[in-house]
Amino acid sequence: MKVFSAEQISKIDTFTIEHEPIASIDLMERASSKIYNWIVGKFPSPQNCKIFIGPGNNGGDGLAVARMLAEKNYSVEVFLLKISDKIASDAQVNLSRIQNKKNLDIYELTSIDNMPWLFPDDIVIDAVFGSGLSRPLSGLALEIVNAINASEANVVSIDVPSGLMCEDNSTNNTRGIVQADYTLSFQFPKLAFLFPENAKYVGEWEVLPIDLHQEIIKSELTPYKILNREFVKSLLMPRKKFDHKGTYGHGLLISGSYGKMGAAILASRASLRSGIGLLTSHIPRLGYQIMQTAVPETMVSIDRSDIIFTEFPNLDQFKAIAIGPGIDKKQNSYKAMIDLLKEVKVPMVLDADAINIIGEHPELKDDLPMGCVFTPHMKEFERLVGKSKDSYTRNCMQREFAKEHQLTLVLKGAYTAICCPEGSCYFNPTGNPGMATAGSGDVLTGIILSLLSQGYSSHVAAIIGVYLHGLAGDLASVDLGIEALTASDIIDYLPKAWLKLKK
Ligand SMILES: NC(=O)C1=CN([C@@H]2O[C@H](COP(=O)(O)OP(=O)(O)OC[C@H]3O[C@@H](n4cnc5c(N)ncnc54)[C@H](O)[C@@H]3O)[C@@H](O)[C@H]2O)[C@@H](O)CC1
Ligand SMILES: Nc1ncnc2c1ncn2[C@@H]1O[C@H](COP(=O)(O)OP(=O)(O)O)[C@@H](O)[C@H]1O
Ligand SMILES: [K+]
Repeated sequence: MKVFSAEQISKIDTFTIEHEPIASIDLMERASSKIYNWIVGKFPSPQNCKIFIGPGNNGGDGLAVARMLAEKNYSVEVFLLKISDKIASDAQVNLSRIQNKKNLDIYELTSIDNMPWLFPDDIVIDAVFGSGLSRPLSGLALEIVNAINASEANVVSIDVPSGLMCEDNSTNNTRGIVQADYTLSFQFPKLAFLFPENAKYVGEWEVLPIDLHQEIIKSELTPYKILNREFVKSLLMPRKKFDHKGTYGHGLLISGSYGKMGAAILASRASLRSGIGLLTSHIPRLGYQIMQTAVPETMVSIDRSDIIFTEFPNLDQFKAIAIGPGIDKKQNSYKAMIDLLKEVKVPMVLDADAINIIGEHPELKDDLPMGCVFTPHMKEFERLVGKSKDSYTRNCMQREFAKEHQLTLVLKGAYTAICCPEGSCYFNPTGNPGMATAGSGDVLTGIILSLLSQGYSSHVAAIIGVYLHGLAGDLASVDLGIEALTASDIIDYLPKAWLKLKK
């Protein structure tokens, strides 16, 4: 699913109005009926609805929803915010349509002193501002938003929580944004919904399709997309009857150190559960027996060091390499990394301490082989790329870094973002907070190594790997819940995740 900017959404709306064609007031009616249907589905017995209306088309939607709810015997109070002399023309039409309606009262809000009391079982519908917001809230709008946020009512925001910019909130006034319980976004999610600091404004969000014109949705370009199963499935390469293990590549996994052999085991097992032909796990000497016992399917390459990574085997035979899980970042490991980066000529995954080593020695960024995939979590990202004060800025830095160094940069978390060398950015919808547990990142490294070894290109391996990893976590959480979920469970559910992905 594409994610468009507010400006593009307005362009898509205009195109739809001209080319469907449909009158803008009828498009507003179509959109509003989607909101209405959602509300009566969620709150089926008629309740008190307090609807706050701004001067633009978002307010127009709120007025149309008010009419529909009143006709369904909900008790509706409409509050018109007097913050502008102008009111959008379709909003004006909808205002005239609710005059003298049964179950519906209209009030003008000229000062916070007229603010109604909001009760916990009220449904507050926030139709103050939508995608047309052009500056942070101030004055009466700000005061009303603060009063809504101070209440315990159920808050439903139409399209966008009022006060939230659709993309960049780096200079917004964070105290002037509605904290919705539910946000009902027309046709597309907004980029801002995918960033962690906005979760408290957006609440649970849903996309309501309003049949905007497919022609422009297809042709309009955007760097931002949200992954879905159909798209990820379309990237899969079929397996053929006479394929053999050589077909699916030989990968090298450099991982583990004294006290962190678990990382090596998890990444190895995940790799083998993701279709790799052959796997060699390079580990410090003391891990030999552990690895041979825990993962009989892998071949083992032993470092001269008992406890850390200091060397690597001949690289000629490997189709892809992963380095990082549990390796630590001692001086000798750093030296071995320098040599490795010089010698590698195949795609490579860099995770955990491999990223931290590069973060501490930025000159290594200039020595990276083609086709690297970096998989940092937030802290590792900061060490590699730098700090940022908000997620939008961080996402811009991530896209820029991927382009500048021609690599795939995966920033892990809820809605993991995958930035590709040519500038695109994919957000992953699978995964759950149960995966916030030790070792789940090691599992992802193993999966991506496996896909690279099978011949998937770097960004495709990252996309499939991230989606599959989250899907396995989701399937595991259905059976096991989220608290008890471990990284090993994610591996155990990879078979079911593969089946579900390919269904
Ligand atoms: N265009 C379409 O096809 C559809 C759009 N719809 C609605 O239209 C909305 C966008 O409508 P608009 O573009 O009219 O935008 P808004 O309704 O978000 O409001 C924009 C108005 O508020 C003013 N404004 C912006 N920021 C302000 C601030 N901080 N303080 C005071 N005034 C401010 C603007 O000058 C403008 O008059 C969407 O969010 C959606 O709810 C729906 O009707 C569905 C269909
Ligand atoms: N709340 C969440 N929602 C979705 N995925 C999550 C969530 N928390 C963690 N994850 C996923 O779990 C993995 C955690 O990786 P990481 O932080 O590197 O763990 P570790 O270092 O313990 O292996 C990432 O793939 C991340 O996307
Ligand atoms: K709104």
